[in-house]
Amino acid sequence: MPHSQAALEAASVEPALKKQKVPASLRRNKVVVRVPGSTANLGPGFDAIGMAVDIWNEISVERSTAFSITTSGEGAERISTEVAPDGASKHMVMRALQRAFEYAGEVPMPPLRVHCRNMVPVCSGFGSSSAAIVGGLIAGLVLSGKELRVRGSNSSANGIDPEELLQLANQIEGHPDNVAPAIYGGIQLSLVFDKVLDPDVQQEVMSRHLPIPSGLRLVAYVPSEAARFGNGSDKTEEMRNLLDPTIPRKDAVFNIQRTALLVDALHRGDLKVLRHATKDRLHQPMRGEKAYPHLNDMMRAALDAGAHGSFLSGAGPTVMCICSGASGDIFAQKSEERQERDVTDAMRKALGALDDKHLQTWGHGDFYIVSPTEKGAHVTFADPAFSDGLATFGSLDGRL
Ligand SMILES: N[C@@H](CCO)C(=O)O
Repeated sequence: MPHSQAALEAASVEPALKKQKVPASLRRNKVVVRVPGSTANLGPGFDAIGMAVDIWNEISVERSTAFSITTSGEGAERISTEVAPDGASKHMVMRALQRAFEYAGEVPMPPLRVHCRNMVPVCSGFGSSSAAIVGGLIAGLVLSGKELRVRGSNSSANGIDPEELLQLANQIEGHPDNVAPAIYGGIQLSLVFDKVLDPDVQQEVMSRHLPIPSGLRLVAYVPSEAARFGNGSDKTEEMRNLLDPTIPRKDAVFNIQRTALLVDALHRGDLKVLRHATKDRLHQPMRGEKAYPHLNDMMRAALDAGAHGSFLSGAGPTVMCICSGASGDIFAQKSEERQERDVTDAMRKALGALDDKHLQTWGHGDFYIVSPTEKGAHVTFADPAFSDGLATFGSLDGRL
């Protein structure tokens, strides 16, 4: 029986969505789920490549007598927690819960008390809406009695495979590059099938794991005013509307070449080519010009200061830089820390040189140093507990 993501991939499972009513006797009362943030595109891999980062949201959901949502941590003061008596809400966790209960056949959705402890910066290009969607889906599926399949087994009628979860999440989010790493952890290369161009394929989206080069660390500049958007999806939509509907062939070729180089560099751990492999012509130039006046100067400053690569994180406004890539040599550590500091200082200097208009729009912001994570979404508590093999999608590929 396959027990790793690689084995699942080799078995080429093609999970069409198989909505199935779960017996009421299997329902649970409470669940707690953790989901990582993520950074998408990595430059040229627009809507295709994303990497999970070691920053986590925790979503706790229990059956109650009335609907309520509370939030603490990132964005708590800005995220609307309005919820109608029937559970209708703009809150991404609630929307995902609604979809999960509907999928599991528990309709209408029962009253729920939801609490979100957020560490992932909101509306910043750190995958906060994907984390909410994946967390809400897992919580709803588990509460309604679904068993999360960790071994790719479809033997139980109530089991749900991570690939199936990926289809559900992608239907809500609309692009898979953040939801895939949020589910699986690691760097994920995702693709969406087209009903017309791929008529023989049942699944809507698939994902493949790419290796994270050893010791890789990220320096991120997160503008402070990002959270003024209502939620991450609104912001992403606005930033997608800035993109040209058609692109010149030479720009498409530019991105094909760099995306292929990026995949190869990740497999080889070849950090030297990342400065080329993180360049993009499909979205960064438009977004930089129309919305993010800080982008080009900060990316350039980071590369000049020794970053291996730099790119706009997802739809922005965060600027992400790839640093270090430790050799595992303890003596190397000092220079790696130095590199992170040099990159941060250079970006801060570039920020300081920007005009007031930028600062009025995006504020000063914070610098984060963050590691990627191979761990994906997982359940930390369920009541009653799972009846078989503990359900953590993050352990799917055996890297925990
Ligand atoms: N790939 C998306 C962001 C990920 O949600 C974009 O750049 O618009």
